Amino acid sequence: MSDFYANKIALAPMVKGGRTPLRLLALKYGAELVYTEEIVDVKLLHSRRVVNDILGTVDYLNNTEVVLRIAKEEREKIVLQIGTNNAENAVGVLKKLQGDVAALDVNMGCPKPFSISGGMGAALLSKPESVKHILTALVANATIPISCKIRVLDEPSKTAEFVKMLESTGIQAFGIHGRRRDERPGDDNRISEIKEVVGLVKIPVIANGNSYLIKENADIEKFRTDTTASSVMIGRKALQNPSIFRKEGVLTMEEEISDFLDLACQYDESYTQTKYVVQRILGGQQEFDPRGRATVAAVNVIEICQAWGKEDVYIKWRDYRRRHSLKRKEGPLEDVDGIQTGAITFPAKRLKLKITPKLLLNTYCDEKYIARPKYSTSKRDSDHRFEGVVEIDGKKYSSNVSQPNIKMAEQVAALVAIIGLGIRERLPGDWEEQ
Ligand SMILES: Cc1cc2nc3c(=O)[nH]c(=O)nc-3n(C[C@H](O)[C@H](O)[C@H](O)COP(=O)(O)O)c2cc1C
Repeated sequence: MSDFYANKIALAPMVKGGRTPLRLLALKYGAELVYTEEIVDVKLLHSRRVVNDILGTVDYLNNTEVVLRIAKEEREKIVLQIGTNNAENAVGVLKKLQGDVAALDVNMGCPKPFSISGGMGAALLSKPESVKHILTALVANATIPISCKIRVLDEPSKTAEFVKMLESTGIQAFGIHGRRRDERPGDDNRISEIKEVVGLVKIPVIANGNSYLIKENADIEKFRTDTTASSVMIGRKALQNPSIFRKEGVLTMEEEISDFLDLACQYDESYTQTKYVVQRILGGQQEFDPRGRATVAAVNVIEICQAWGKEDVYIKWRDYRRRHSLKRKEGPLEDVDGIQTGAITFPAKRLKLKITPKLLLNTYCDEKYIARPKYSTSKRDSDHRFEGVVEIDGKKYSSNVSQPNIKMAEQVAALVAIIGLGIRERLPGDWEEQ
């Protein structure tokens, strides 16, 4: 646990950027730790934890909004960054999430009005007592490493005092951005002040703030050497050029966007978040490249994918999700008096599709050299609706949802058989859409 933050290259926390697809992309390219975007404590406290077995993720949801989605592959590398000004809330988040993330970090560097007015982010730099209280409480309750991310203070002596206080709380490491609270990206990063801090503490320091000078992977190592920090974290450069983490060299914009879209589709990222990252990678090409213009004009993820020739990837994952969520809704079949039965419905518009369940079953039987299915239907006296049973290879299947006519009763029975035979994925993608 003590080496968790040592000697690492990290993706810095970035609101909108640091979500599942970009984190996974950064790891694929060589980042060793990935910070989430800052998430405010109460948002996580109000969220609902859901194990998403379709995507292979653990999700924290507020209604349908995905507050945080953690993929299996990042489980050991993900640092949850929270915005907080309150020890009780921070510990509440820790207790709720520490089984799902690798480490927890407190944002003490954000200068945005939203953070400052809420007493969070960089506002904490002028409240050392409050910081001490929050971090001590976190460390006391943690089974995972705790860290925080700060900026240099207005005088090096104040920074020195502050980081010694940080170390005394028992945290494992801290990140430090070499710009003061009122300085902006155009101002120089104070490398010498970061270096001074490194000499003052024993815990790993994660240097930050040099994206404007990082043009290739070797510049990351130079930043580490210049600051003498154990680790470094990269923000803006990794958003514009995620492959900056690749030791073998950066990739082209097309390759990065293509790799990003693969992950955005796989992890069902929302339209706004997907577009945001693609636009950051595009940078100045948004207006000049026709695919950039198409991305800007896109109104949903499929249109963004179309712009980059990735429509097939979008459709593949969309159909995968549909199939599996339908499967889950349908549940397992039950044996009722020797008939495999499920609560399966069958919207009439599916009859218009080229491949119906009956057709697929016939093909299946022909391939297996078994007799084609036998259907029997009966009309219920109570409501004049129909129930169908299909027999294949000595086994019977039926739905316990009645149908308005014989045709539909047969089709729905065939669908139950398809589910029972485990050949559901042979129904075409457009079938699931209906
Ligand atoms: C779009 C964007 C969002 C950011 N969001 C966060 C955040 O959620 N938490 C945080 O501590 N810093 C945030 N930052 C600051 C970065 O983590 C980093 O400290 C800053 O960009 C300087 O590092 P760089 O030069 O490598 O970009 C954000 C920066 C950008 C550009």
